[in-house]
Amino acid sequence: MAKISSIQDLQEAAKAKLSKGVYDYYSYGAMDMITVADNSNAYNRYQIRPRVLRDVSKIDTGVEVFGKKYAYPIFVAATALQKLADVEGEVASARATTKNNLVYSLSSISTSSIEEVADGVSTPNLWFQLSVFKDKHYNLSLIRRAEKAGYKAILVTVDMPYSGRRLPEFRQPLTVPEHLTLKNLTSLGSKEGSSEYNKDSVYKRVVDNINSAFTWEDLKWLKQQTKLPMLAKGILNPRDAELVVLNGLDGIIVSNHGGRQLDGVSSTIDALPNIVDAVGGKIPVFVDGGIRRGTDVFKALAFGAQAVFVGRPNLYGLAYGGQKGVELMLNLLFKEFELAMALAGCSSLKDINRSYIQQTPQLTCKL
Ligand SMILES: Cc1cc2nc3c(=O)[nH]c(=O)nc-3n(C[C@H](O)[C@H](O)[C@H](O)COP(=O)(O)O)c2cc1C
Ligand SMILES: CCCCC(=O)C(=O)O
Repeated sequence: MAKISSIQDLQEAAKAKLSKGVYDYYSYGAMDMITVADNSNAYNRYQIRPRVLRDVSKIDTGVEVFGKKYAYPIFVAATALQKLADVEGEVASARATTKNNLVYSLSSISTSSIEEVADGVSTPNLWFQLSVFKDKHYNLSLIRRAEKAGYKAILVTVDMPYSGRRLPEFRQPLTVPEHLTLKNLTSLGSKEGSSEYNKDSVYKRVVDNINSAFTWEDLKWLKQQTKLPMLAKGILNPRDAELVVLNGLDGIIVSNHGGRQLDGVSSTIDALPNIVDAVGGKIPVFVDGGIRRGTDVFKALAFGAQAVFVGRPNLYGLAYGGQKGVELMLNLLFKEFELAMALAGCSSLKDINRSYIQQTPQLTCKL
């Protein structure tokens, strides 16, 4: 294959390496995958309006989040089961990400434990993604483990009261190979005195234990149990964004779970501006879903995102080349984003605002 020059190339290279079952698990979304496609396509409905003749000889991509400075506003989203892509799995992804001074989010449903990932990195820029299970003591124990291991924030996933219908999994339930375990969840749902479970049903056990009765009241309670910043991941409606603020949380991730939950919801870049307006600067707003190019990052920031998260690109980089593959993925995005900033006439993130973008106009003039 020719030199990997884009996230698209990386996806193709990963597809060639992974088994069909794993590739489908990573790349698929719910039902007809209208939202998966729209997450990316929607970026093309916005155009950048560059400014010229500005000094762009130096580009500062640094961003501050919860009082800490990061190198780029490009973070890594929580994705499950990373050892299906690489023997080192989450540890390799976390090393690549934190080495570049970015945030790595660890999934609850990971094949490396909270502690292994923390021990495996030298800069602990780690956030922990909490899937909310029925047993609230179990949820609290996961938070306590993350606190103890030095994680810096908790992301509570709020868009998954049930798993969305992904057709490959619906036809053939995902099986996790014998040698892999869900390291954080070994005793989830097990009867007292027994931590044994059937390997074939690892994933089903997660799905069966998700708390579909979780409400705003419960989220408020959870927030009060930790001093770490807590963010709600999976907000699409501005009314919910207001409730996140009202309930005292510290941040929002505008997300549709990469189009894997409800198909036919709004793309995240389309949802972002109204949410930013509803929040009115009280807490930071982040976005994920379909971000594959530096210009996508630029557009998300122009709409008011503090930083973006990428999910599948991490998995594709990991499948292609382990830690080095994730570094390659990040470097592609860094360079594309820097160039987008420079060519748009912005030398630091504070220059980027809505005046730099417009909706692609419907042509009304005579040609
Ligand atoms: C294979 C896969 C597994 C995922 N696992 C989780 C998870 O365990 N918890 C979670 O909150 N989100 C999970 N997500 C959603 C991501 O955090 C993120 O919202 C999404 O991938 C962003 O879209 P993108 O992949 O287009 O960048 C997963 C996504 C994928 C593709
Ligand atoms: C039960 C699903 C857990 C992982 C996940 O969030 C995803 O695959 O999207």
